Amino acid sequence: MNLLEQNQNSFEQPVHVALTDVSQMNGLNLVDYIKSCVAQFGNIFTLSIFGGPKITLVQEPDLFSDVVAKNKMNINPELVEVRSQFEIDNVFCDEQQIAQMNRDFVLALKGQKLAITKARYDERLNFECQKFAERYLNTHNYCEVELAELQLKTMIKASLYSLFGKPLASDQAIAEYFSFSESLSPTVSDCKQAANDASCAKEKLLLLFEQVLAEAQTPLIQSLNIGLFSSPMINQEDKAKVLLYFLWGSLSNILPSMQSFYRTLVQHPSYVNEIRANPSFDMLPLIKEVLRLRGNKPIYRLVESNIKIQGTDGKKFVVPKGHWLGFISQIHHQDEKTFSDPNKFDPSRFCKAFGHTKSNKRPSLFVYGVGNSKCPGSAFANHMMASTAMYWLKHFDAKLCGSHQAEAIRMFDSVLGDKQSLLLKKRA
Ligand code: HEM
Repeated sequence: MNLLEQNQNSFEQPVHVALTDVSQMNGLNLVDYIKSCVAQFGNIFTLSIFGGPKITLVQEPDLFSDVVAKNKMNINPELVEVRSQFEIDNVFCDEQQIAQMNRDFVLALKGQKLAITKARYDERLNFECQKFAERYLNTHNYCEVELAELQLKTMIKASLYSLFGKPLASDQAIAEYFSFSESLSPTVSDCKQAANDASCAKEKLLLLFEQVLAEAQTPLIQSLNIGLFSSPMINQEDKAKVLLYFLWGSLSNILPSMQSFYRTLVQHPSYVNEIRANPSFDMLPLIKEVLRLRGNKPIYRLVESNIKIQGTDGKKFVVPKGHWLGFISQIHHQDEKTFSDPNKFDPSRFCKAFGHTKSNKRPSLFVYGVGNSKCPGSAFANHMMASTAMYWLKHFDAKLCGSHQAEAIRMFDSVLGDKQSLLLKKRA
C-alpha cells in the first residue's frame, strides 16, 4: 500500500492552503505537482526563514525514484539529502508580521531605492574583486580557487555592504557570518568546538545588526525602520534576528545559483566575449535559463485541513492535514509542453527577439515563487548575478578545474553551495 493510500480518510472540509496563485502559472499542472511532492516526501517539516523551528525530511526512496522516473526528471536520488534534527531559532510566526515585512522588503528593493542598492553593490564588488586579484592571483599562471571562497571574499562582502552598511562589511563580520552559516549546514558534523564558535559568532553578528539598525545607512534598513520595525511590539533582539535570517536565507539561494551561472559562462566562451565587448549585454535570458535548468529548493506550504484532489488521470487522493506541500519547480521547468527540448541549454527561449517562443507569452519560471510570498529580492538577485558575472569577467580569466561533468540537479544545497574549484588568472 502506498503512503498516500494509507492516509486516505473520509472528510469534506474547507481548504486553507496557499495554492491559488500557483494555479495561475502558465503551463503549470498543479495537481501533478502536488501529487508527486506528497508522494515524494510524505510528511515534511521545513524551514521558512521566519518560521518553523525544525526541519526533518523523510525520504521514501522507492516513491522518490518512481516519481522521478514517471516525470522524466533528471535527478540522482543520491544527491537528495535527508536532513534531520536541524534546528533554527524561531523569530516570529505571525502571518501579518511576515506579510508586512515582505512589503517592506519589496519597498526597499524597488525603484529608486533598488537603484541605490545596486550602485552600492557594484562599487563595492569592483573594489573587492580588484583586491582579490591582487592578493590571490597572478597574471601569468592559473591558480586553483574554490568558488565558495571567491564568493565569500567578493559577492558576500558586496551584498553585506549594500544591504546592511559598513558595520557588516568588515573581514571580521564576514568570518563571523561564515562560522554561523556553516553551523546551519546539514552536512557539518557534530563538533562541540564548532557549535561554540558558531554561537559566539551569532551573538556578535546580532550586536552588529543592532548597530546597523541604529545607523540606518542603507535603503533596506531605512524601509524596515519606518515599516515593520517601527512597531513597539518587536524588540531590538528580534529585529536583529530577522535581519540575520533574512541574510542567511537570501545568500543560501543566491550563492549556488551564481556558481551555476558562472560555471555556465566559463563553458560558453562566446557569451564571455560578448559580455566583455558589450557592457549593456542583456544577461537576463542567460540567467533565467541557468535558473531553469538548475532548479531551486521546493517551496512548502502547510496543509491546515485535509484536501481532496482529483488528478489528471481522474483518480482522487487526499493530502492530509498536517502534511506539507512542496512545489518542485523542476517538474514545471522540465515540461516539454512549455520548454521544448528541456535539457538543452538555450537562453533564446526567454528572448523574444530570437522568435523562438511559440506563444506571445514567454515561458514562466517558478524559481522566485509566486503570489504574496514571491521572493521580494528577485530583481536584486538578478542584478547580483549579472553584475557579479560582469566584474568577475572583468578581473579574472577562468577555466574549469579537471574534467567537468554536466552539473547534476541539486535539490538541497549546502549553505555555500557546491564545493567546486576553478582555475583563475588575473586579467592583464
Ligand atoms: C537566485 C536567488 C534567489 C532565489 C532562487 C530565491 C527564491 C525565493 C523563493 C522561491 C521564495 C519564496 C519562498 C516561499 O514562498 O515560501 C523567496 C522568498 C524570499 N526571498 Fe528570495 N531568492 C533568491 C534571492 C534572494 C535575495 C538576493 C534576497 C534579498 C536581497 C531574497 C529575499 C527573500 C525574502 C525576504 C523572502 C521572503 C521569505 C519569507 O517570506 O519567508 N531572496 N526567495
